[in-house]
Amino acid sequence: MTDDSSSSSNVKTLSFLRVGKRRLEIFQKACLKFGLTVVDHTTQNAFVLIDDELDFVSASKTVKSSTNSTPIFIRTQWLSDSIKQNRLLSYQSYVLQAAPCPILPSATETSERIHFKRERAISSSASDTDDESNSKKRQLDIQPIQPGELPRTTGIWLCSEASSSTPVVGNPNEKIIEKLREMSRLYLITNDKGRSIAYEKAIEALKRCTHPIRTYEEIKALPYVKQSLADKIWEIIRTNNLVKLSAFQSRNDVSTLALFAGVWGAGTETTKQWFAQGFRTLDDLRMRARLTRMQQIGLKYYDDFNTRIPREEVTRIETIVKEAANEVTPDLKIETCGSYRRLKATCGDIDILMTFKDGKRHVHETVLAPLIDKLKQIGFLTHDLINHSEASASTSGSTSEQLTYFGVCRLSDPGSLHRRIDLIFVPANEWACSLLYFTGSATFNRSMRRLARRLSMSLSQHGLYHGVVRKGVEKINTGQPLVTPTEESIFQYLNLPYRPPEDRDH
Ligand SMILES: Nc1ccn([C@H]2C[C@H](O)[C@@H](COP(=O)(O)OP(=O)(O)OP(=O)(O)O)O2)c(=O)n1
Ligand SMILES: [Mn+2]
Repeated sequence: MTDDSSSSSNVKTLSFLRVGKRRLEIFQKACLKFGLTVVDHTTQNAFVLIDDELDFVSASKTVKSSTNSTPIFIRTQWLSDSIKQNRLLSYQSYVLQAAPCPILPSATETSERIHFKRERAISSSASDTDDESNSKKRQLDIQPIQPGELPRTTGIWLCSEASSSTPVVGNPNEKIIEKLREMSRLYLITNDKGRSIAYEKAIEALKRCTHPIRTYEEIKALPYVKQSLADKIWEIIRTNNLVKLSAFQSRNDVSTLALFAGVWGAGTETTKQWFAQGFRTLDDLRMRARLTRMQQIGLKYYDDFNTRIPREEVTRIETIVKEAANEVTPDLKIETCGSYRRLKATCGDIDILMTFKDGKRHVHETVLAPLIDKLKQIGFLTHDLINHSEASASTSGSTSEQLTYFGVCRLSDPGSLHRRIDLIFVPANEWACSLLYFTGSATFNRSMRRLARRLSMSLSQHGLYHGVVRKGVEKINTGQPLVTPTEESIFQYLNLPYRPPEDRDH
């Protein structure tokens, strides 16, 4: 019954920690089948299966070992995967460990090496020939995490896989995914972000499933799928339909809210208000609604902004921005992120990220304002939407500034559409984390942030921190910043295989 026995045979007796009642029942049955004994007392037990949301620190705190030896925590995904494959898999790659800090110089490191790393940390963002694909050179920057130091990042983590290996089209559960996607979109439109995210998580789990889901037990074994959602998936499998979705789609408030959601500058609260005020069409809004300046622009260019931009046009737009920036100062590093960097054929908008090449601290305002002026002078930028600066705690501990300009641009060719463009200036030490964030996709980012959380780290567009202590969602200790000279370094800290942008299109 147990192949892979060399490693899995070590687990004979185990206990569960914080596993919900329904899942527990499924797991207990599976244990019986696999010949494992389940006991109640975690204290006497070397193997503890913990809920997938629990991190190492919380788990250790919950289990007060009387023998002073910390038990081995195994993610329940081990059993879920074993159930799916109908054989007891090796538990090794599912073991949860405390995250070591791989980049902080170890005591055995020579000062020369430390110096070298610091140099590279700064100069890598300065180099003109800084090619993100040049990973060989990058290997020098970061002390790779030693094999076995962290458990291999697999299991429930979407970000551990290339998006090309988890396509929706051709996925054995494509039909289910499509319906859940639509549910997620409609929940977002109706301002129910929580449910929308719950559906997104279920989609992530389904995308990673390599076989068609056929039984209720298989649904229950999926990570992040709670009871009511499992019932919906089961309904889709049984009936090829989802009553709730059909009902959603036929509600006229939903279709109106979806129409209004296309107005740039209108959030879900606003669209709801418009509906409550009796507006049903874009003309109603034009004639009767009180609109902000941004919403007026959003409404005026409704069709333009909702038309995807061909990749070639983004390339031309990027060239114009780069040329103008170069006239202001030749010292900038500029990268178009978002769907363009993920090599999509069309883009919703243009997301351009900038920093100073030399990695030093500069006042970005001295560049952004003249650049915007120049782009307006040549008739490229047609409207401003948002122009603001955001102070943040930087990785150097001081306050740093990120400047964001949202505007509208247009190529001079007759018939060109108005396009949404974002220009974002970031401090050099935040470059890699910003690049990662603004490249997305949003789903990929979410998965990576969740993984960081599991490893007692925190990841944002501003930086990566380790040793973070949380109580629920609240951070009790914000942890220490890690030096992240490149995107590769962030993947390494999280023990993920590096994924180029086109493989992050989840
Ligand atoms: N809620 C969000 C919104 C954005 N982003 C990040 C990931 C996105 O890839 C990036 C840019 O945001 P866009 O909305 O422009 O998304 P894309 O560029 O990916 O897609 P599109 O082609 O629709 O612009 O910002 C995120 O992580 N979470
Ligand atoms: Mn974009």
